[in-house]
Amino acid sequence: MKKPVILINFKAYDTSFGKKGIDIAKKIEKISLEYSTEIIISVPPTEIYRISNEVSIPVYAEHVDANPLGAHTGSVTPEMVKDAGAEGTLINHSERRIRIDEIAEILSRARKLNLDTVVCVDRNELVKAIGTLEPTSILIEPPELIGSGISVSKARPEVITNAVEQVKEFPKVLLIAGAGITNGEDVSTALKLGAAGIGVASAVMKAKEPCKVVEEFVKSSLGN
Ligand SMILES: O=C[C@H](O)COP(=O)(O)O
Repeated sequence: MKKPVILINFKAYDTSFGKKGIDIAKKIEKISLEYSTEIIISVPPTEIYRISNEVSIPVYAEHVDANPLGAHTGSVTPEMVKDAGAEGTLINHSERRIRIDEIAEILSRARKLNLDTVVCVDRNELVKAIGTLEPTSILIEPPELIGSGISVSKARPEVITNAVEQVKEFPKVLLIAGAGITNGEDVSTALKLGAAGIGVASAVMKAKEPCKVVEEFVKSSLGN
């Protein structure tokens, strides 16, 4: 995972899977190559194999289950997403909360598999508890701003600065900020506040021209 982190979470929009999912992934890859910058996409479990075979940018899972391998119908485990082509995974997204013991279990298995990990937290009080588990990164997102079009950078800058301060205790862990990121200014403000990057979904997945949005984010992340 390279700084500045741009993580585009596909979620489960009608553009997130099938032909539309591949189209967006390819557009994002093109921008990544054009600007020589890493852009990570997290995609639905059904799309990991297909999209990771179609693009060269890092593909992450949006969620994994902590169950061991065995009789657990419907489970998607860290081992499965790694085998399907994922380079990392989101864990504990606000839309897919899990218990702290499950987070610890997944992190331990992801480490063995060499899978990057992005543990999501919804408030500053959780940053240290997750930091001690040493994920690759922590993504802080005030839930009320998710999908709102009002960015964490503008509406709750103190959430970012506080998390950045706390994460200093864990020098290997990157702090990413997300929720409501809509334009280049939201990205550059998050970086100025000390975040290592941003996480975004709706501004890209619901855009008429996702390319324009992603390009604006990339330019701002590179200080252009
Ligand atoms: O994972 C991404 C976040 O939940 C942000 O979503 P959003 O950009 O739609 O607010």
